[in-house]
Amino acid sequence: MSADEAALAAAEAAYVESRGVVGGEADGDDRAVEAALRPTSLAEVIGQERVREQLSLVLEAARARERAPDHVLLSGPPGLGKTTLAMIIAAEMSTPLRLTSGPAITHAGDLAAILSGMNDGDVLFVDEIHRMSRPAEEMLYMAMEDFRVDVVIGKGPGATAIPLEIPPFTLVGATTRAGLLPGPLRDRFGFTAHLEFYEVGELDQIVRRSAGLLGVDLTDEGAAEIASRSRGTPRIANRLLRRVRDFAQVRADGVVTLGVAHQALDLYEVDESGLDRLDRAVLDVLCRRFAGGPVGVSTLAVAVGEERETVEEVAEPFLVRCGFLARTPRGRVATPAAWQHLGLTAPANAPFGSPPAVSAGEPGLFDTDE
Ligand SMILES: Nc1ncnc2c1ncn2[C@@H]1O[C@H](COP(=O)(O)OP(=O)(O)OP(=O)(O)O)[C@@H](O)[C@H]1O
Repeated sequence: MSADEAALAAAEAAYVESRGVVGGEADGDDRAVEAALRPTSLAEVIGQERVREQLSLVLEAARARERAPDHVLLSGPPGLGKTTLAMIIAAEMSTPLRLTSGPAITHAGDLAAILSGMNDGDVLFVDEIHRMSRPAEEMLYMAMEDFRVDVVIGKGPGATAIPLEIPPFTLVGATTRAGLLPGPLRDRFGFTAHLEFYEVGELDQIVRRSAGLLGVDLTDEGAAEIASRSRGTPRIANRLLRRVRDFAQVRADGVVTLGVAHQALDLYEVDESGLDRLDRAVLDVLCRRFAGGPVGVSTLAVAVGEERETVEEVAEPFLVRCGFLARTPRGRVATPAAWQHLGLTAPANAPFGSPPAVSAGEPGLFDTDE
């Protein structure tokens, strides 16, 4: 194995270890189970119909031309299937998938090592691509467009750039914040898709499929209950299914009925709208401590003891989508539905804000914050 291949293998192993992205026993630990539940072809993917159709066209055309498909950018909140789609793109092109993530590429040299270890037609998946370092990002522009990078040797006036040819490859970038990508990088993706939260009916199908693979006995009502509390997110649907299965095994006769699902999800503090502890904490702080807002997202994050990114990328998109939170030029505002959901009465002067100015999952137009 060459040094470049070793660098690529090490980057990949770190990513796989952190995310549990390959195979695994359907009954092993949670990460292995998640990997085992991933659809492996576009035909198996449930929901995201438009993205599926568009992507299938891109891949079919590339296959017909016997060329690597255009670079693909997938954006959307966590757990909606970006990694799954990247794996499917490689599988549908019958080519290996190389995996890494933005935070792992701290220097341009890291990227050069990864790129030079690739073979013709490989698919390179870069998760959290918005978190890559600026010099690496600039190197990526050239690699994406010209399949070439300049490796700089030395420093200062004596530095020399050595051009390095890279075999044609397809970059699949995933991001929860497409708006944070610099324009020149975004423009180099030939196909971009924003993944939307799933409808309850689609999650219902996902829960049934996963139950079949895991050998979980569940009724129609049990599946529907899990689906309706899954925050529009397949990863959460699968996770709740596993927790409800535990409950059914230990506290019932093993069958996931409506009653079992209900009791288990109450125990795990997932409410009827699918809000979890963090979602409710954000709404609670917004209403009780800040009288419904407007309040900046950083302040909200400090108040709930979380990172700003977690509030902004995980809790907020779903709260906006449910109509509980609105983004306004002056900050985040609780809607009447939020007050009602918490069983509180809004003060007469509560600012309700207008409907969200930007779609859920997209970065705010008004992220200036406090
Ligand atoms: N369309 C789908 N149909 C069935 N299962 C799905 C679908 N999308 C995702 N899943 C399941 O949800 C889980 C999470 O998906 P995945 O890891 O691809 O999400 P992600 O968007 O990459 O998340 P993150 O942003 O956190 O990396 C997978 O285990 C997969 O089984």
